[in-house]
Amino acid sequence: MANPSLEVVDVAVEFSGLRALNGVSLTLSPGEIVGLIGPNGSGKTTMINAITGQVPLAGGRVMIGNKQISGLTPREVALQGLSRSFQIVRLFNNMAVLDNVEAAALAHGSSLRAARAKALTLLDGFNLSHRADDLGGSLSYGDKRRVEIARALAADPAFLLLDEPAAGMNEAETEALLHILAALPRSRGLGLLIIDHDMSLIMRLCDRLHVLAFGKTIAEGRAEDVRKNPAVIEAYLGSEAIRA
Ligand SMILES: Nc1ncnc2c1ncn2[C@@H]1O[C@H](COP(=O)(O)OP(=O)(O)OP(=O)(O)O)[C@@H](O)[C@H]1O
Repeated sequence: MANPSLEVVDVAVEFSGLRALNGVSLTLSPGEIVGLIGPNGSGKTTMINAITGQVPLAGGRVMIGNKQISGLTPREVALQGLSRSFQIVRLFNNMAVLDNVEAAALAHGSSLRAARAKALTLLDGFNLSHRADDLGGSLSYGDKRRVEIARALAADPAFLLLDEPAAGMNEAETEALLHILAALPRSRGLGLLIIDHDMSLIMRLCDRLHVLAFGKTIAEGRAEDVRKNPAVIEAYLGSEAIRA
């Protein structure tokens, strides 16, 4: 049987009366990359927070196949196979890079030996083996971001949700990240949902796009079609951003 999809169904989130998300539905299947885009404040991060249980839902539900995950704690959601990264990098600065990744694997039930092996493989995949013994805090911003993704992958997730992974990266770092991310769905069979303001990265990486504005879906579909959608162009005020 095929692995189940992540289904976000008619989700609403409110902050003191403000509807940050209003009836948004989205499907993420194993093996695909979906870009979640939209202007500042349109609800993208709230969407990831809603999926991972960081904010409560005011309506709707989140499912993996037939299993409801909305209402679970973030830890319980993670155990159902969802990993995420944050807009602001979360690393243990006083811990070695290898230990940072190993700790994430241990937290998800790997044995000591398996966690070490997994961490070494992940660092290799991110071209970070040479930094394994350095402290997390000593890394460049781009490297910290890559370690954060390696930590998220240490849980062997079925779905990976990345919040602006390329933010603050230079062009070469973004290019390297693009190649690593593009390979993940096939090599690991996972579904990848990615938020980023770098439209060149998004357009080259994603199979499908989901566009939010003011907490609502304004377009979804193939990247090529979405970028020509008048509502999307208007939401971005015809800026260069969507044409990149
Ligand atoms: N914890 C919170 N408390 C109150 N309001 C919030 C909270 N989190 C988000 N919001 C509001 O919800 C709306 C959506 O915010 P969100 O961060 O999801 O947007 P975004 O599309 O990710 O924006 P950006 O691209 O700038 O990161 C905004 O109006 C924001 O101010």
